[in-house]
Amino acid sequence: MAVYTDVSDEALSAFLADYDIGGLVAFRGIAEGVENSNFSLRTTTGDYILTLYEKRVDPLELPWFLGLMRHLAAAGLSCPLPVAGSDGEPLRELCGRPAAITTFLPGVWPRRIKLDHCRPLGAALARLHLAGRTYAPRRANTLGPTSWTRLLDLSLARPEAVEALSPGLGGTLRAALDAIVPAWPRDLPTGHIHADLFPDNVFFLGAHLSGLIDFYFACTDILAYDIAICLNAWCFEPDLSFNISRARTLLAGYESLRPLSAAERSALPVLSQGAAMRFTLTRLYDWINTPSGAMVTRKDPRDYLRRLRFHLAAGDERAYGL
Ligand SMILES: Nc1ncnc2c1ncn2[C@@H]1O[C@H](COP(=O)(O)OP(=O)(O)O)[C@@H](O)[C@H]1O
Ligand SMILES: N[C@@H](CCOP(=O)(O)O)C(=O)O
Repeated sequence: MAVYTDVSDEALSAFLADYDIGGLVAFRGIAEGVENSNFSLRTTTGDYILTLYEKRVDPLELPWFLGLMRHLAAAGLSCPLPVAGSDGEPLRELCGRPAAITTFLPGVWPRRIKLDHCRPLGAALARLHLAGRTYAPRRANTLGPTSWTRLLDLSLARPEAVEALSPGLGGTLRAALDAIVPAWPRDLPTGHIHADLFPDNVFFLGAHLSGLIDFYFACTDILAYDIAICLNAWCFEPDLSFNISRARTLLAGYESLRPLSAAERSALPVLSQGAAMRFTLTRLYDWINTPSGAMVTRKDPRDYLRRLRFHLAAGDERAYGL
């Protein structure tokens, strides 16, 4: 569950007075999510999401994220649109946290991934990359390859906790990092990427993809790295075997709008290794450092370690159905 900050009715009513979105009708915390506190909000003018920014988000970067969402929504991508207060400012403060209201997107995220989800997913990712081209401000990826060694070191400051989770895990990750980081591609096309397009951030209404949410890891990085993140998040079965049909379909959806270069295709194994590494490391850090009793469900780093092993063994792009 991710509600880190309690918001009283009084505080919320005072907060809403700075908006022109009507009076409060209903308000409740949303159990899902990891990073921020989210609340669903109904006013006399409609449904909204209230987010209080908590963990990894640097408040100074919030205008970049909110600006990107506004830009993408204006370009026709279905994503939350930040709602400005009466002074024109979407970023405000509530209960001592930076806070923003965005529009509510209809739909549900797929609890069971089907092949039918993968083509619209790939197409939506390409649409995001294309629409992002005209958003000029850039944001470096703070969770990119240059951060991984430090992230691993932070977890290994408690070697017994890492070892208890999975014997030999520290050494395995260190060896994989030593292989992945020097091989990281340098000349692939870059742009704004979502960087966390997991199933819980993609909404569907039936087979129709109704929207993308949670842009708070978005950054300017290798476009194909975003595909690699999706290959990790969408193309493994619950038993962690790789579903190549999903990968092929996802890639076909993407390439229907933005064909990949030969260099991007051949970089898919290392980019997928890096994506698996990134999520193993953040999950490992959270696993070790989330206090027991915290109102958040920790995610198991070992799921991404298994994915990492698959990608390390992938010879070339044919492993992904290309
Ligand atoms: N714009 C939105 N429209 C509808 N539901 C949303 C929206 N934004 C967030 N949610 C709901 O809140 C949940 C958590 O949001 P998310 O952005 O993933 O949180 P976090 O950043 O904490 O991981 C989502 O799974 C969804 O149920
Ligand atoms: N997708 C990440 C965790 C980030 O959580 P989100 O709710 O913001 O997507 C993971 O699965 O490790």
